[in-house]
Amino acid sequence: MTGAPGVLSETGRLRAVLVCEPGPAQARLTPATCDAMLFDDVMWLERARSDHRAFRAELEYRGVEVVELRDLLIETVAKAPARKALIDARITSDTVGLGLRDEVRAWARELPADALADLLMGGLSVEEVPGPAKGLTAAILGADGLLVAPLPNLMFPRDSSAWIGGGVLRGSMRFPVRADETAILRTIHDHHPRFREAAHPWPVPGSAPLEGGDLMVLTPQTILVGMGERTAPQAVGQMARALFDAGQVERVIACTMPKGRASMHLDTVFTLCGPDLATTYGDVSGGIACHSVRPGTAPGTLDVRPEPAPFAGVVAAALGQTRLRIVETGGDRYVRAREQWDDGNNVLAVAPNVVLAYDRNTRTNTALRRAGVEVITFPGGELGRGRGGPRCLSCPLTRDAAEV
Ligand SMILES: NC(=[NH2+])NCCC[C@H](N)C(=O)O
Repeated sequence: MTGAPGVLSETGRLRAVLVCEPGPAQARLTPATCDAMLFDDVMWLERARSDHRAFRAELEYRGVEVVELRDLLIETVAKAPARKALIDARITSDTVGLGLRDEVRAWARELPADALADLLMGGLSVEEVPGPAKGLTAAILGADGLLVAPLPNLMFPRDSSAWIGGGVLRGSMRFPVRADETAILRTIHDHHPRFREAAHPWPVPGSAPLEGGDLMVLTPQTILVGMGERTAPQAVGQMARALFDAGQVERVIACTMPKGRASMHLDTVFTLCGPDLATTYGDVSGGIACHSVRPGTAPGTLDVRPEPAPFAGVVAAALGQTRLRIVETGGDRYVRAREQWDDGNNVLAVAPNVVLAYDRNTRTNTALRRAGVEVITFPGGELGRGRGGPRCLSCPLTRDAAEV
């Protein structure tokens, strides 16, 4: 096992990463429910699972320790206090109904750890509840009605938690369908032996939205955060205060983005591949404006200043580079729009200038290769149906500082 978790950059050597293979949660997606679950289509689950294993194999081949979320959850719910916390959080009067709550909780407490993990991630339908008398909620929802909602976006663990240095930030999810992902991650951090001693949470007190796909650790001292559809400036201010108070970082670069699904997180239009190289979707990243947030002179205050330079220049300087080499989404404007939508600019660096990418983004991958990046591809046809690429499929736990 790799040592204590800690993330010091975006492109230094990746040592350990959290992933989440599609499973029971995605099996519940139907054409009627996928939109509400933030998926653009249903999934061919068997293929998605084997494609995810290809992703995992490439990571392992590169020497990265791959940690599966379901395994962590099984080991976590093996401990009684964690089991109770998660059962009480997900099986409530609001989910299964007042009539069933105590009975389902008692039943869940006795489940084997793997079955409980599948329930917590994959949800619970009326017919899965044992016993005949199920109360009003069950009668109205019908046999296949869902009492506990599945969490299909757990397969994008980038968003629900993010490591900054040796501490972890819990996502405050913009949409309620993703809120319970954070409860699961929080319980794992608090109870699993891998994290219990090592992980300290960065305390961001409020509930303003903040998602990991918007966060990038540029250097141990500077982080970059996008504010578009998902992350709000109110959350960024609170996060900056928490990180400054802890002496963790000196500067937060907060950048504005359009609020749209195609650019839901900063990492959908911009990812770093190496110390001075990024891939971007210029149609959006060209309009990004930055503010720098630093500790103010009076205690507890923030010093906020607009950055006059364009986005790429601000990021380059923060990285200690004279300029950032940019690889734009490849192809003509039609291809570019499609490859950006299919997460062509959402790659995962496993080492400086070595990235994992979806195979389908052929033009962008070729452009990256021409710029000297080693691009390792795996199939994205099924995995991408929830609008997330390799960076979203992963939450780095341990990553070295970048070489400048
Ligand atoms: N870091 C990312 N870009 N994550 C993508 C998350 C996709 C997910 N279906 C959502 O809409 O929330």
